[in-house]
Amino acid sequence: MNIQAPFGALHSNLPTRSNSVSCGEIFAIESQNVSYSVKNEKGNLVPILRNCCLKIPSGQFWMLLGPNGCGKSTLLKILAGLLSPTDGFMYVRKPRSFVFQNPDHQVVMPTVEADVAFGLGRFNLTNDETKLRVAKALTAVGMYDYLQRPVQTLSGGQKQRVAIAGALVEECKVLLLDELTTFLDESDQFGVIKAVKNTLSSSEDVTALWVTHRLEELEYADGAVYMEDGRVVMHGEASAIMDSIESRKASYNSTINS
Ligand SMILES: Nc1ncnc2c1ncn2[C@@H]1O[C@H](COP(=O)(O)OP(=O)(O)OP(=O)(O)O)[C@@H](O)[C@H]1O
Repeated sequence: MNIQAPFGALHSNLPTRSNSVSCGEIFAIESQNVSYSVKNEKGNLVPILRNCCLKIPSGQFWMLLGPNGCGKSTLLKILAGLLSPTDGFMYVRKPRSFVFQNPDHQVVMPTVEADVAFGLGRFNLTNDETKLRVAKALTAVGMYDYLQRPVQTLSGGQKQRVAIAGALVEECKVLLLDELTTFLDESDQFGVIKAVKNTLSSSEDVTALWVTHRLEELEYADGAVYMEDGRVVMHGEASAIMDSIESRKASYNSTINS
């Protein structure tokens, strides 16, 4: 069983600041003792993340899960560069893209084609190059047939797939995906997961980290990170993490919404 918990052993294997960029050729995402605190109304520091360590191999699909409020989204935002850690070190291969839980925060243009092409404005591409990149990204998420569709006619899951295409079109190497399936029905839920899997198998060396509190999604992942109370308590092969969570399921089920 390939599972690492607690993290004493992992700490000693992590690269130092000076060599982690070269290790980043193998591990697309690493964090070493990342902590994050916020000030409460009395001005006291309240810890949200405590010494979080993880390593995610390049080209794999990993999930980050744990009970509500354990710090998953905060850790993902730190890896995305949207928040700065209070302490610790991290490396994330670039370019990286963050896809939000609510696609309406990300899908902004009137048609699918215009929306996916939106981020390409700054790349100085020809029309043909733009069309080619948009077609490739939409094909990867299974949405090419929707090229001319007005975005307001799409389902939640279809909008999520368009949002993922919007990230892919910029040829990102790391996709950070925050609870994309929370508001989706079952068929949209698995449609979006399959779109991410297909993206990874059809793109060269793209790594995805997917935040979820839905245990059943783990069967689609290569690996998983499990958090509790601001700490990474296990990480390793998805099947091993699944077995370990199953064995503590009673306490897990009592703390998550699903
Ligand atoms: N800016 C902030 N100020 C105060 N508390 C915060 C702040 N950001 C996050 N928190 C708290 O930190 C904890 C972790 O939040 P986070 O959203 O990362 O958890 P999560 O595991 O993603 O939860 P969920 O599964 O419910 O989305 C929560 O208790 C949250 O209320």
